[in-house]
Amino acid sequence: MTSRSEALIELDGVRKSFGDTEVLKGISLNVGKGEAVCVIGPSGSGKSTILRTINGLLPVDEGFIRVGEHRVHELRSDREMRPLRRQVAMVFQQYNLFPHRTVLENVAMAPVQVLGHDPEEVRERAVRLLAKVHLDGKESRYPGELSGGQQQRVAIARALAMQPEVILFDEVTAALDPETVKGVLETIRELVVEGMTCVLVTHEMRFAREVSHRVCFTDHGRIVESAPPAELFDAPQDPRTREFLAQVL
Ligand SMILES: Nc1ncnc2c1ncn2[C@@H]1O[C@H](COP(=O)(O)OP(=O)(O)OP(=O)(O)O)[C@@H](O)[C@H]1O
Repeated sequence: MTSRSEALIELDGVRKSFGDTEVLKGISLNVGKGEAVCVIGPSGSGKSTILRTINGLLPVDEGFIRVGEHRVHELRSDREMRPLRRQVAMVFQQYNLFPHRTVLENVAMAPVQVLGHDPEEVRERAVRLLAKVHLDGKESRYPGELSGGQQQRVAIARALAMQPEVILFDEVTAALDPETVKGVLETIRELVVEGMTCVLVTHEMRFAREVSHRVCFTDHGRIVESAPPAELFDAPQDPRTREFLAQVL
């Protein structure tokens, strides 16, 4: 477990309601640099909401959130959020690629347009990243010509092109055909091995067990239990964790 001072991401007492429904009921979570934390739990337990508070997509009602030097809970305007958004990339279930841009353009566009990086340098970076996600040779293709899993790997390369310190993965394999899931999970596993700091919401229990450093089980807006995967899966302490795992394993 990482101490507070070393944590790259820190949430403390985070609360969030939608209307009368309190969806996050005091979330506290630290993620160290280079750590991969999987968030698991029943549908509607607040997993995606936790992710969206970390990169400021969702303002919180109460609590403290820090990513690196950014005190996320205090940021209000888009302008204030911009440096945070450069540090924290997010990959979603829907890959949201631009259909009329090539794979290479999809990866290279934001670093040039948003960060103002040199186009030639970004092009080389994009080629390198596409090779990293095992899509070399697909640079000139359009998203519609790729499988769902390949498109998701383009989305991961696009996130990496922004050179983030943290990547948040929100159920990135949930919409994929089973045969393409493996390649996406393998790509994420390689990033984790290289030391990328990741928070992953996933229903892939085997992946959580094999790849993450720590697993958080959430239920009804609370983190019920947080432990290294071997402990959480083999010896869950809380009856709610045991009940959930009995259903999904
Ligand atoms: N923008 C919103 N407006 C109103 N309610 C919302 C909003 N976003 C999420 N919720 C509600 O908050 C609760 C938690 O949602 P969240 O997406 O975080 O759950 P989850 O654990 O990620 O679920 P799943 O595994 O099904 O994706 C759900 O009851 C959901 O309906």
